[in-house]
Amino acid sequence: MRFSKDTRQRAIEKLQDRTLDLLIIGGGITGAGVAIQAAASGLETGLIEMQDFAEGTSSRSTKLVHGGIRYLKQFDVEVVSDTVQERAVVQQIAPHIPKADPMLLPVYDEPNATFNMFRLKVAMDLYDLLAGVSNSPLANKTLTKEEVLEREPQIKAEGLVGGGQYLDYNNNDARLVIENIKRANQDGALVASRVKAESFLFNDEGQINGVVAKDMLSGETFKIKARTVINTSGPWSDLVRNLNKEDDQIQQMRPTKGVHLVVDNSKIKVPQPTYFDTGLGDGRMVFVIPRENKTYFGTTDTDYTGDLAHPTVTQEDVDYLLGIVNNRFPEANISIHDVESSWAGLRPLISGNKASDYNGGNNGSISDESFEHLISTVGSYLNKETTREDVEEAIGQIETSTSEKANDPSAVSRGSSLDIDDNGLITLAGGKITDYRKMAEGAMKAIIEILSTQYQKQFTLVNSKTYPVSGGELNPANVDSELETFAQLGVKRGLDKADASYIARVFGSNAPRVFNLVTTLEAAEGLSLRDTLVLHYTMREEMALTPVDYFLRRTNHLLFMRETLDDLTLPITNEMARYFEWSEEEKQAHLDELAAVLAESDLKELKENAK
Ligand SMILES: Cc1cc2nc3c(=O)[nH]c(=O)nc-3n(C[C@H](O)[C@H](O)[C@H](O)COP(=O)(O)OP(=O)(O)OC[C@H]3O[C@@H](n4cnc5c(N)ncnc54)[C@H](O)[C@@H]3O)c2cc1C
Ligand SMILES: O=P(O)(O)OC[C@H](O)CO
Repeated sequence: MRFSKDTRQRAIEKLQDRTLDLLIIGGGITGAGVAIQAAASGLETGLIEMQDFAEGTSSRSTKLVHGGIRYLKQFDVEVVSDTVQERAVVQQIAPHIPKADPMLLPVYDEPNATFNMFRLKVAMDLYDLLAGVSNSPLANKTLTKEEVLEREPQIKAEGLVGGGQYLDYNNNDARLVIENIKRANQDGALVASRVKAESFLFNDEGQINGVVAKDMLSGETFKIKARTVINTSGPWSDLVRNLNKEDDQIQQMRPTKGVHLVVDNSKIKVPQPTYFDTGLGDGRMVFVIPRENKTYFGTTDTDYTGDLAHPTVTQEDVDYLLGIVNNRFPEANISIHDVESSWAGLRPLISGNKASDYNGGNNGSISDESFEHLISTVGSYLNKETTREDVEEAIGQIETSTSEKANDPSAVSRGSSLDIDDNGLITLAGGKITDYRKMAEGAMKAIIEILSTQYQKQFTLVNSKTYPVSGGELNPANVDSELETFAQLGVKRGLDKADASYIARVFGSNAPRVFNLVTTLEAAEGLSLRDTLVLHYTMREEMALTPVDYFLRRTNHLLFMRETLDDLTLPITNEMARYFEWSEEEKQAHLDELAAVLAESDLKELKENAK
């Protein structure tokens, strides 16, 4: 199914000549999850994304589909219940993406440890119970100190008391986004990247009925009319809600930055994803995860007030993570110069624990100033000097102070929120990638209700638990052998086995479409046949428009195969320039953008300062 620069242009034209049932602002996992359900349910749907799909948080995660076992410590049972049950659902609808990859959690006897062995066993049993895997081969188990060291001989033995293993899944976050979006496009959604919602349109009753959008490539602005509009802009959610607001600005979001670093697995080798306390008594835990022949680890969790589109890795982030990992793997001695790639992302947290799916861990004490303010306000009210609203506002401040002061970033809810503003704008924010489908389902029920009551348009919501994403037309119980069959098809088309298997693993049931390109394409100059076919598939059917789109989001090349990348930057850019008919200036601009992204991922500036 074509999903390219041309379809983008046609989508922009069509978005202007009709009134949609639903316009989605934001093409990360949240927007993608709404788009697939809306289009599959028959709504006339549009989605606009101001950058590339998944260029926000949804390509910058820890790349897990997981329940978040550490949230149990904050009694965030509802979030864990949602996410741990959704793991299996996501694996069912996107079988070629999340892979079961049991997590090893070493336990150390140290102050403020998240878990001791007893608490870990309780947490893992609850985790499995919520996921329904208690009586299966995937059920959790505890390990002795010796068993942990046998698996991970490099890990620090001092203070280690044992560990646990429980089911979680690895993930390709950006691919999960694009496969949802491709399926929505296949089902008729009008989708365009690099289109930004700049302001809202309103009807006579002051209700939002569309947006003024800007094509970020041409600079042109145009109107999109829609009966309902949903804001799925993640960390940008407040900015979008406030687009036309002069005052009473909404401040719901509390973005926190999380950083990951990647080293070659010759530096640290773990047999499976590993998750442990930082050892700093700061309530944080850090993942160390094998991917390709690399090991990546993270994350930090710090309040962020910078440019939402451009969170960067700082020396402080590097020092924090290297200190933790070098402490846990004493022989590793990793320095910044060992870091091959990195990424920084922003959690779209909901401040004040206002997330709807549970009341996040909040054990804060009331601040003195809030307490004094409340008492004096009540006193004035009793003397008829102030109103009830003043008292309610003082109480509201108490909740904020309790939740904000007490909750450091890692204690803030990872739950989601669904809000409908007075002007009719729907906002779906927060949550995790793992529960994107469930989040979208909740929003879609509200949207279908609005279309029914306000527009007398009836829709039946698709069963998204069984509706596969693009590339997901596979038997979830038999994925490996089905992918093997696809790989054989690639070999018949002239690819070597390794390349054919790579294409099958990445593109799932779309692999035959990639292989079929061999009938019209041969290896481009400086590229293998595999890279040529993959590149053309991403340009023709995944709306890859730039080399960064290709290297960072359609493939993970930049992050996990960095050492082979430098030889490919020019051939890939040349082939894109030929296909898109770029001028020399356009080509140079794309090369410059790629060089800047690489320098940032390589931590070039920090390394130079560290010499
Ligand atoms: C460090 C880190 C690790 C994480 N690890 C995991 C994990 O392993 N597993 C997990 O389940 N979750 C994880 N999460 C959480 C998860 O990544 C996020 O909850 C999720 O990606 C948020 O997706 P989103 O679509 O809401 O936001 P985003 O992915 O940020 O998408 C919002 C999109 O809206 C676009 N946009 C903004 N304004 C406009 C506008 N005006 N017009 C058009 N488009 C606009 C942006 O460009 C952006 O692409 C992690 C988060 C972080 C930061
Ligand atoms: O939000 P945290 O602190 O659990 O960090 C995100 C994890 O790295 C993966 O979900």
